[in-house]
Amino acid sequence: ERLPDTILSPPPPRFHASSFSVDPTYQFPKTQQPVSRNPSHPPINSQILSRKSLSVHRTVMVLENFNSNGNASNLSSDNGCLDSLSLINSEKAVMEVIEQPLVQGIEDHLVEFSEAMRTVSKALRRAAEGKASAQAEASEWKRKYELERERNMQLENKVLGSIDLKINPTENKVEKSAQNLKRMLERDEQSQIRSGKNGIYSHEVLRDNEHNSYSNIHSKLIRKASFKLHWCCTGEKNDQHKHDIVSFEKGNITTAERSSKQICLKWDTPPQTVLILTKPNSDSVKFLAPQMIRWLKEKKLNIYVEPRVRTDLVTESPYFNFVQTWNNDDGISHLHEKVDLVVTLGGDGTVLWAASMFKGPVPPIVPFSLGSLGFMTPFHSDQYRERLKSVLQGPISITLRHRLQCHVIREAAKTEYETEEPILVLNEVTIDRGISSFLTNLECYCDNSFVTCVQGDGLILSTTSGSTAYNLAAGGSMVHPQVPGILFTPICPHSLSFRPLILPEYVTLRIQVPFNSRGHAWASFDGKDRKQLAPGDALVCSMSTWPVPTACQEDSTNDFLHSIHDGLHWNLRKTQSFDGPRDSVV
Ligand SMILES: NC(=O)c1ccc[n+]([C@@H]2O[C@H](COP(=O)([O-])OP(=O)(O)OC[C@H]3O[C@@H](n4cnc5c(N)ncnc54)[C@H](O)[C@@H]3O)[C@@H](O)[C@H]2O)c1
Ligand SMILES: Nc1ncnc2c1ncn2[C@@H]1O[C@H](COP(=O)(O)OP(=O)(O)OP(=O)(O)O)[C@@H](O)[C@H]1O
Repeated sequence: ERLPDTILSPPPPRFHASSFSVDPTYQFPKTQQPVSRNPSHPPINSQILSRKSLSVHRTVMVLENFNSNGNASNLSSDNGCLDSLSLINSEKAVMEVIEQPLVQGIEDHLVEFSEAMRTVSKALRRAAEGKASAQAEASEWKRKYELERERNMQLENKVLGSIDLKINPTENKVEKSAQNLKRMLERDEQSQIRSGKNGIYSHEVLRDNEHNSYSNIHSKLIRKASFKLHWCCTGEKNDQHKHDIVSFEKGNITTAERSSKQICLKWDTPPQTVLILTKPNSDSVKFLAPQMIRWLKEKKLNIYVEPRVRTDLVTESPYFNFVQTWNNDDGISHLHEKVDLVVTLGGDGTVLWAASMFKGPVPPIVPFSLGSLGFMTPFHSDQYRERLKSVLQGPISITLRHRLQCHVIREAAKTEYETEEPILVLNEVTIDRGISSFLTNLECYCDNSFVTCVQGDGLILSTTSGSTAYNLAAGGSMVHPQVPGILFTPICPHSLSFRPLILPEYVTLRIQVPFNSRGHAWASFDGKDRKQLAPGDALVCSMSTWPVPTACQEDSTNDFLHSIHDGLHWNLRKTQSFDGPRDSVV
């Protein structure tokens, strides 16, 4: 809106702040009425400035006339009455002008310049504040890393302690270590009772859960089958690879050393208890499960199934009353103490389901294929009798599938490990944009080093077992499941050069949603349990000490190669015919 010329080029001011008074009844002539404010046009800076200068100039004119004529009547307007509000505003504006000597009577662009300077100084101040807060944040994360490392070291020391116990040569030392272990277990048990949690701890002699109504009949002392794992070293002359890597005497499987060598399981005492886990709503599974249970019962084995499956079985026939189950989560958390072997009937999803039931040590899993793909399910269900017989007899080749341990760390949490339980994944943890339409922005750190910023649909942190799952679809490499490592694979990165990485198994990764992220991110674990990550939240991920041992049909390598050939038709191409041009023989 254009201002009248008189206002745009006012005469220079000729007054002193102390030498005027104003008539509150004065009103501007119509031609000098304030520019009307249109509510549909919100004021912008220049409008504000114009209005401010208009008010100043108007005051200047009023005062000038007032000074030269000595009264206000000469100034009186066409309409003859004064607008007191305008005058009060004008007076305010004059005071502002006086308080800001820099803009007094100066052109509009100087006013704008001073505004710009103010903006610059504000931006500088904000940058300095941002730097200080980033430094504070970095030191906070360092503290969190140290916590995580300390925790991992404590776990490892515990494992090494129990292995020491096995290999200690002198009897005295064995006795001493046994006492230490006993004390450790008692301490563990007491602390679990105190904290009201049912954690994972090992027992040599196990008792059936007395609170379980179905197992009350069987509540007698039973010894869990003991076995040893060895390196398979066909053709090796020297014994350096032959040492036991883990003993089952203490009840748990833990990896003291991780290796890509083939591992072999040999039973010391025959397995007695089998847990059968089945894919829901599958007719083929419903048909096979009762047959398998009857066969295992004939072999005098105890059988556990999920509560839903037991109900179905007993409804079908009261014969299945001997089948045991559990009533609550507490029952699930004690399963590893009773079960010698887990049989899965389904696809890869059922193996993932079985692994997710064990938050600590996992008994060996025998996966039967009743799905469509079956990367981790090498056993054919139609040969279940022969396969189970050879597994129950042993020895069998197994693949120790490493898992990732994931912690969600909330920005708001003070002591993060107390707030959210760690989640173990066999395939992968995915951090993606979920339902948000914004580009995911994720800051990635490996131990203390910044790795990169993922801008795209998300990121997959995968195990080598999971390398043939979502990781493969996102362009990551396929890796033999016995290779220890963490795969770092972006999902649809908006960059031309973001190649996937494979990191060593000992690193701790932290994926952080930055404070300036436009949207939230979502973490999902083996394709389940989605958790929202707000700006400031992070996911910390490292290799777990509790692997998932799965029985092989042949051995790790052959099973893996069969899977990629049969399941994915990897590198299938018609063979080039001999009929055509060829290198000439010299
Ligand atoms: N774009 C994708 O390829 C994609 C998307 C989402 C999830 N997934 C995968 O699905 C998994 C969950 O499996 P589910 O069966 O519960 O869900 P689901 O029933 O949706 O099956 C997903 C498919 O992935 C296959 N699969 C699972 N684990 C595998 C592995 N280790 N190697 C090769 N193939 C594997 C399954 O056989 C199945 O065909 C997730 O862990 C994730 O890896 C893949
Ligand atoms: N015992 C179970 N209880 C509840 N859900 C289960 C159980 N077993 C499997 N599931 C779920 O059922 C879904 C399908 O299972 P699974 O992948 O084994 O079968 P599938 O899809 O027929 O096999 P494939 O993936 O090889 O085609 C998965 O999401 C899995 O998590």
